[in-house]
Amino acid sequence: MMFECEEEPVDPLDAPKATATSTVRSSGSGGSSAWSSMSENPFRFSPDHVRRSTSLLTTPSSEDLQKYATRHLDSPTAVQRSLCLNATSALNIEVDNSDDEDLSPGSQRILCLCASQNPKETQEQGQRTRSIMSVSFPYHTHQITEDYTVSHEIIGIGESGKVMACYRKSTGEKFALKVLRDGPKARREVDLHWLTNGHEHVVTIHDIYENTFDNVKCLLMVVEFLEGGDLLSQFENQGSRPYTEETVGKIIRQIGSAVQYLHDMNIAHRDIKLENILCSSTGDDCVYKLGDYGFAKRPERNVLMESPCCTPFYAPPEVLGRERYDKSCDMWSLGVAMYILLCGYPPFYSMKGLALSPGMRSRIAKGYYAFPHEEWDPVSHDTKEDIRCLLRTNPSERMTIYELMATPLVTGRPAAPTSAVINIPGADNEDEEELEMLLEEAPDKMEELPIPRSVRFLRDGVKAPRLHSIQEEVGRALEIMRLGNDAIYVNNPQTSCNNLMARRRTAHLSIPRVQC
Ligand SMILES: Nc1ncnc2c1ncn2[C@@H]1O[C@H](COP(=O)(O)OP(=O)(O)OP(=O)(O)O)[C@@H](O)[C@H]1O
Repeated sequence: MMFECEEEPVDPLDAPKATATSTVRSSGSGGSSAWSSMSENPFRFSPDHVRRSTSLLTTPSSEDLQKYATRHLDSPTAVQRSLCLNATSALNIEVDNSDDEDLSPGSQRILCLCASQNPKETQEQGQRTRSIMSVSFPYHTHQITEDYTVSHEIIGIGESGKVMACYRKSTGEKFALKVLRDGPKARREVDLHWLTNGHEHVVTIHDIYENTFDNVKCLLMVVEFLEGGDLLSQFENQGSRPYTEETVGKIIRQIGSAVQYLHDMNIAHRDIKLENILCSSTGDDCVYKLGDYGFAKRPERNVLMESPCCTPFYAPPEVLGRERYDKSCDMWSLGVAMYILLCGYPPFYSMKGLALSPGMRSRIAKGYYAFPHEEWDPVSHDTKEDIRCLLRTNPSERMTIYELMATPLVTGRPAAPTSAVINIPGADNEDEEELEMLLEEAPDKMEELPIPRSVRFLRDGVKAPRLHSIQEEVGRALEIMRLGNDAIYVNNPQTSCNNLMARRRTAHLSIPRVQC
């Protein structure tokens, strides 16, 4: 069965269009502030309130939505529901999403969708019928302030800027607003996120606006607001105390189901980390959702992804090693997230507290980490084995999402705790500095070298609040690692100042000393 359509971007959800340069003035009431002028840069705010109240989004009937989805095939959720799932009970979707793609609003609606007639085939994991679909979110082109009051309140800060609170005017409901500079990368983030929109453990996108501020084209992404914030903050707020296996199982069950959904669509998230797992609340009833598709990618068919991304704490060896990699990098990151939640510190770290040191890189490459007694003795053998399988350095040997979802941890079947531990030879060696230098100079010798005091270092050094401040370093390191997406900045070795350079200068006097 194949459908093809090419339609003009008509959106029944759209309110009547406003002029792109309309100015919004202060209302002087209420608690939140908003953009004062629609031609302003969204990264800047006026203390004024939005007064203007124009036509708001009308809630379409489910019939309208169904018709819309059938006609425009813009919403994969609706598409799946209305076109495919009823007919075949399964559908595999791929987004044609190369960076060079012409993603201008008028050119987004070409779609080719193939659905299997054979439900059995679709039940086999990883054996799904190939389907191809180019999908784009139905962007609104009118001003966001017609529909939402944008607040000063900052919900979170990420790599791509601030995430702010906004309120739907018709209902007063709170949402999170993420502002992205328009471009292929932002379009890809929105489109891939939109493809998985509707999954219960994916942060829901409600609206996207294409607005221009100070001649800068932006995409404004209105997503559901999750009151519990991100999982890293939640974990740190309770003192980075290890979670029980039951809690970690619940988190992985929920986030794993989202990852499985992505992987079924041949999408890799590529930035799974605790900051990108959002929590509906801080209580026991918390629902966990996957957000931030800033690095998500769908590789060309049968082509593995090559652009290094991920946060160093969570980065698998093939990413650091610039080898080709695929969705299995998400599995590594899940393994790292599980490890942190179960003990309170990451499996790979720089002994100097850097984002990514050569020593850390070596340990990642070798898969060299430990399960120290104090935190890991209460953890079951099965769960430690799961982590070992997730942190396998060879991506082809790494546990898949389907295997992870079938583990006792995720399914909830109890397993007995054991005290199995990876033995670290020389763990009492105090001369950490010397060993770190040796590792940096001769990473291939790492297996022969003891990892000293690592357990104590982690207990003393990387726990909250340092975990968060190290993440800032990590953010800077990411700039270098994201070769596939943005410009690369290389520091001038003659003028660059950091501890490693300083040491290297001491070791190799040919490099001139610089006062750091
Ligand atoms: N929907 C939301 N509800 C509540 N908090 C949110 C929401 N979206 C984002 N945040 C908060 O904002 C932070 C940054 O958001 P997000 O990860 O989307 O931004 P980013 O710029 O893509 O960041 P990065 O690439 O560094 O992960 C999150 O870690 C979280 O604390």
